Amino acid sequence: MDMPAVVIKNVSFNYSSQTKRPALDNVSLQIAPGSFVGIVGHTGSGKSTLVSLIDGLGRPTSGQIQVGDVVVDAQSSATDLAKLRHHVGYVFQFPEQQLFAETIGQDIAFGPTNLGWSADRVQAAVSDALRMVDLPAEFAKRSPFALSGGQMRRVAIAGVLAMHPAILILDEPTAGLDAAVTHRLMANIAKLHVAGTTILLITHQMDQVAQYADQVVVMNQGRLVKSASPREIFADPAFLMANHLNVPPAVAISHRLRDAGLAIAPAMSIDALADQLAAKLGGTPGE
Ligand SMILES: Nc1ncnc2c1ncn2[C@@H]1O[C@H](COP(=O)(O)OP(=O)(O)OP(=O)(O)O)[C@@H](O)[C@H]1O
Repeated sequence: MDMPAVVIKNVSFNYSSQTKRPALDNVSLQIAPGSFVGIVGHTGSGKSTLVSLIDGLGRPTSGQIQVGDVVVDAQSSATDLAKLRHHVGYVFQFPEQQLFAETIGQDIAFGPTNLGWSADRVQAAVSDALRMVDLPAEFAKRSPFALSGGQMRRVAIAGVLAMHPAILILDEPTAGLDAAVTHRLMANIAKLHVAGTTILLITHQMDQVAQYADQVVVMNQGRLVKSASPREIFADPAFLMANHLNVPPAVAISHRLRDAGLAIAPAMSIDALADQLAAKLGGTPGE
């Protein structure tokens, strides 16, 4: 199957209870299959609303959303909305709060079972998903409620991965996790990206954008103010300030190192980085 592109055309959205400005105001955006998109912006700028429409959780008030060959607009039926979800997996903020089953295996199996997959296929999907989030296979038989917060988060993410979405939406997946767990989780997300999954990552962590995204979507007050490469977004301090984006200088530099083909691990020492740089340039550090 061809991997689906996402095309958003002139989408506006009002929550029914909303009296002020719309949550989304004439947003247009294209996302190529296999992209890693960082979605950033101040609180309340419309990030979650945008991705929830891509997942078919509501209809745009006006405009249209296309994912692969599925198109939805204000008139679409519930069946059309559900079709979007065949392509999309959505990891909500704090997804561990939605774990419910007696065992981890049952929890992860819930989505694939609902898709009507055979028992064997579900079983294989559960094992694969546990592996993708670095959890041992024997965890399938355990209760999700005896785990650490970081492990529960990974079980919840595995429940979405088990459905093999072509497009994976993650809303602040590392919020509240410590540095080591954050690093491992982001590395696993990067692996999925390399394997061809389109990633839409909502984050306030600019270092994650710098390290992983190839397209950055900046939202402000319901409007999409820019969609461009990290290099282009980070190059304009006035733009960053106007859009409440806090990009420390080290982060702004780190994406340039990535562009230069240098692998940067969060706990890397300056010496190790200097060695990499020297090797790349063909010299010895300090010479
Ligand atoms: N269920 C709702 N009912 C009414 N208004 C809502 C609802 N959910 C969000 N809004 C409003 O829509 C706008 C966009 O909210 P949204 O949650 O999409 O922003 P966000 O960028 O994801 O914010 P955050 O970073 O805080 O998660 C805000 O003004 C918000 O108050």
